[in-house]
Amino acid sequence: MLKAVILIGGPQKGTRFRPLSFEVPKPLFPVAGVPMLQHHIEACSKLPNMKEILLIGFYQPNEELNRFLSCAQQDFKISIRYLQEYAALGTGGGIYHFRDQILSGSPEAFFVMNADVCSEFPLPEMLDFQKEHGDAYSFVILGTTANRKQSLNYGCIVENEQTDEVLHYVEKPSTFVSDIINCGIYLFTPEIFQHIGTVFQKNQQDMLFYRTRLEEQSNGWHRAEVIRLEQDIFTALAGQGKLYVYKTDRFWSQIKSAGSAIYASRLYLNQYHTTHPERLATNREGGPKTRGHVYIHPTANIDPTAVLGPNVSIGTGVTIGAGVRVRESIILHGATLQDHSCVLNSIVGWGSTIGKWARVEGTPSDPNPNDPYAKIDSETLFRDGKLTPSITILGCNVNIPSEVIILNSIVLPHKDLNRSFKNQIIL
Ligand SMILES: Nc1nc2c(ncn2[C@@H]2O[C@H](COP(=O)(O)OP(=O)(O)O[C@H]3O[C@H](CO)[C@@H](O)[C@H](O)[C@@H]3O)[C@@H](O)[C@H]2O)c(=O)[nH]1
Repeated sequence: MLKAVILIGGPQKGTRFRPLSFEVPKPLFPVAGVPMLQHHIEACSKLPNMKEILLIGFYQPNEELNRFLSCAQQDFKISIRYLQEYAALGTGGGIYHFRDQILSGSPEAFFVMNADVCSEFPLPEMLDFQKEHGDAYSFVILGTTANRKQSLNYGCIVENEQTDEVLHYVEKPSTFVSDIINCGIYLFTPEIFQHIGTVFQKNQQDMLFYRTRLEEQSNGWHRAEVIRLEQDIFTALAGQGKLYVYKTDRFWSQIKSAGSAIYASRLYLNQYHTTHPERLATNREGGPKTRGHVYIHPTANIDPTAVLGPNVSIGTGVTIGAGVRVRESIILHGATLQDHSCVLNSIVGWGSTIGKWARVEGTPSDPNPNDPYAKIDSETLFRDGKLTPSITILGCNVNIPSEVIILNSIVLPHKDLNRSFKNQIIL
């Protein structure tokens, strides 16, 4: 029997996703028309022995999350539960805290996945790989190749090329270590908790030993429970014959910034060709013209003269007028694009309105197409004190008047703009 854990983080995480994460927890943001997490859940539910999926995070239980959980349970006919950490316990602390829940029913193995990645999720391949490599107690990390410069933003893995054993693991090194990076998707056996337990006990002892007045005031138990899988566990397990890397050359990307959500949407829309052709819009009589891969929610109302695509996702209840052009964008539910408006490389927030003949445009931050190992750069918003040109984001309920241009800007929710803006954050 198998289980899966998805690490969904909490409200303090996902800051590069603002202002979109103000309205909906980042793991529920729609990517290729469905919540980011649904792609993970779907991949897990395809495994015949998968009994339960646990979401672990430090969000307060909320309406959106509850609604998503009950819909997903019905759709995928599998038990899905949310377990809330009392504080951010790190990527290893959360699973350790809830180890009894994970181990109930005695699964022989379980997957752990970061919520903020998009992937083809080669889970059956990881299971086969685990059977072929090491002993029954070995753990598997999904790895992929990055270019030298970008590898520094990820966990880096040095492997034994013959056996695929992880010899050395460094989280976000400051100088080059390896071009094989950690994809944030793991296959563990219950023995992992012995290793996490050892770190927990060491943390507790350290705390007793080095106790300072400051630490006495803070909650010592909590401090010992904060454990990072990457730095505290993988680094120690490397070279012990316990940790292996399964390398994939299929699509994979992090989803850190809003720009990377558009890129991830493109990757999933491409995959829909084989997995969900019914989700891809086709050029039908009376419907809008589509170019490339486009997702349109059935409740959207779109004028037949509009042209959409490639890589466009249209949410529930969106209204699109005559002559509208949309490309490389995500239009969230309830938005209205009035006649002849144009939206390129942008995310249009829930309930926003774009006036007639207005143009909302951003700059894509796609990986270098000439480098097969390039990943998307989810850098900080500013470089040299200036806003980096990036996709345009309209928060929820923003009104853009007719005939203006909004270029490379981020507009916070509930704004009524009255003119054009370029390279600005509009607060
Ligand atoms: N439940 C819970 N989840 C957490 C916590 N902290 C982070 N997470 C979740 O764990 C995932 C990893 O988040 P980060 O800690 O922000 O790490 P990262 O910068 O994304 O790097 C990780 O992922 C890379 C691949 O995308 C890896 O290359 C890297 O080694 C590392 O695992 C995210 O899905 C995040 O929501 C926590 O305290 N509790």
